[in-house]
Amino acid sequence: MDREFGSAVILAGGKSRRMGFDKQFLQIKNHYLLCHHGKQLANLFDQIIVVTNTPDLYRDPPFVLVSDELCDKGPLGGIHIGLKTASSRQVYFLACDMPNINLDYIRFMQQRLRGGTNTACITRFGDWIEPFNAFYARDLVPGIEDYLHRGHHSLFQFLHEHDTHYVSEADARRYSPDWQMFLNLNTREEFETWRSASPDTGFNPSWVVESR
Ligand SMILES: Nc1nc2c(ncn2[C@@H]2O[C@H](COP(=O)(O)OP(=O)(O)OP(=O)(O)O)[C@@H](O)[C@H]2O)c(=O)[nH]1
Ligand SMILES: [Mg+2]
Repeated sequence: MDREFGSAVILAGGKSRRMGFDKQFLQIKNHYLLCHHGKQLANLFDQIIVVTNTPDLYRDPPFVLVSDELCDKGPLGGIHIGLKTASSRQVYFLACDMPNINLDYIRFMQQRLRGGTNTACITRFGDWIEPFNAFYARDLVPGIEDYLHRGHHSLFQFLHEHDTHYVSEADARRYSPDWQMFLNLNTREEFETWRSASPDTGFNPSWVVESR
């Protein structure tokens, strides 16, 4: 187990209001996107954690399944339990609706963080940030608890107040000129557009999820 970088977390505990069906079960050509994620991330990580609030819908997955401890707080609630569960100090975070994993970019972020004191590595996007396809450190757990208990939810503000390493948009575009590694599918329309343009992820082992 790599104590600095061994753990990855997929956040799959949101409400999917815009999509209208549960995004953790996104499929392309009968293959679950989550299976594709698991297979890709296994190239770099020893421990893969899925934060879902419906663990009963999974049947013996090769993931660690956990649910929010601080509920209905949005992504920071999922990051909180993901960090508490992770074995490594720095933890890679992906959202369940992001189809394009870029392993070279993950390695690049690891290089930026290696041996340092930063508690997150986040990519800038214009004046904004990309909160997933990013790293967060376990050291942030007490800070997240304090922040959420004080009634705040903004990830942008939280990261601003901590020792975050920001990757410039220009540096990130060297790895993904069209920004596809940050694509996330929020609506049915985005999903259909992506599905019609995308190759089959081609992986659907028997352990996957119970159908509803
Ligand atoms: N564990 C957990 N994950 C969450 C929570 N809220 C959002 N997420 C995850 O954070 C990521 C980004 O969130 P969104 O794209 O807004 O997903 P969402 O909240 O399910 O979708 P909307 O309801 O349409 O906003 C997704 O992977 C979600 O599953 C939460 O309260 N708990
Ligand atoms: Mg949301």
